[in-house]
Amino acid sequence: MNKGKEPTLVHRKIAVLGFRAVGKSSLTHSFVSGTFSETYDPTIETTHSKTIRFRKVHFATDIVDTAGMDEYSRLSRNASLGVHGYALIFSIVSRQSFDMIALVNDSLLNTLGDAPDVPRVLVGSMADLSEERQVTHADAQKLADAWGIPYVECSSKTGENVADVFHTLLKEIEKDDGLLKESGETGCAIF
Ligand SMILES: Nc1nc2c(ncn2[C@@H]2O[C@H](COP(=O)(O)OP(=O)(O)OP(=O)(O)O)[C@@H](O)[C@H]2O)c(=O)[nH]1
Repeated sequence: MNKGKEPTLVHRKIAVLGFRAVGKSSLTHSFVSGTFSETYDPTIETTHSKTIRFRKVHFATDIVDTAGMDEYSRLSRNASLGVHGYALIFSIVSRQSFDMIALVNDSLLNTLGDAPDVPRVLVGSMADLSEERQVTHADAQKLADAWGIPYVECSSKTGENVADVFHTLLKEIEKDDGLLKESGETGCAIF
């Protein structure tokens, strides 16, 4: 493990998946550039890069913001090859997007050849709209528990828990290799 002054630099690739208009691009933009727009502009597929310092490690992270998926969608090559972990997003104000995330998860596991241990985080977006909530925290937590993955609720509009989504996923990705275990530090810096 790195005992010198130079931090360890590792490359990680993350893909953001979910139904149309659940806030995938907004989450990515909020995290990468701290911006938010009310305008809806459907995405084809874009990759963003950001370096995240987490404990003693610098993660040069590529984030693939994918097109909205439905039950007929297939993962693109870029969103299935060399990806270390997935953020599976639904909107807490859309029951349809929550139902769809189970299909997206099935499709992901099928594409990867039934790899139930692929690092994932379940994300409930648009937490600022909790008065219009159609999916309870308990239901989402239950689904995440059934999949054995963490659940995070966030709002790209207010910024609440946005960084936590990516930090939680990085922790899932590094869970088995000890890269993040060395120090007791919990802090994280983003460049
Ligand atoms: N209030 C609120 N609105 C949000 C939030 N996140 C996204 N939105 C809005 O929801 C709409 C869709 O957001 P996008 O980020 O474009 O959704 P997407 O999942 O990338 O859409 P596709 O690429 O077409 O699948 C936009 O009008 C956003 O402004 C949020 O946290 N709170």
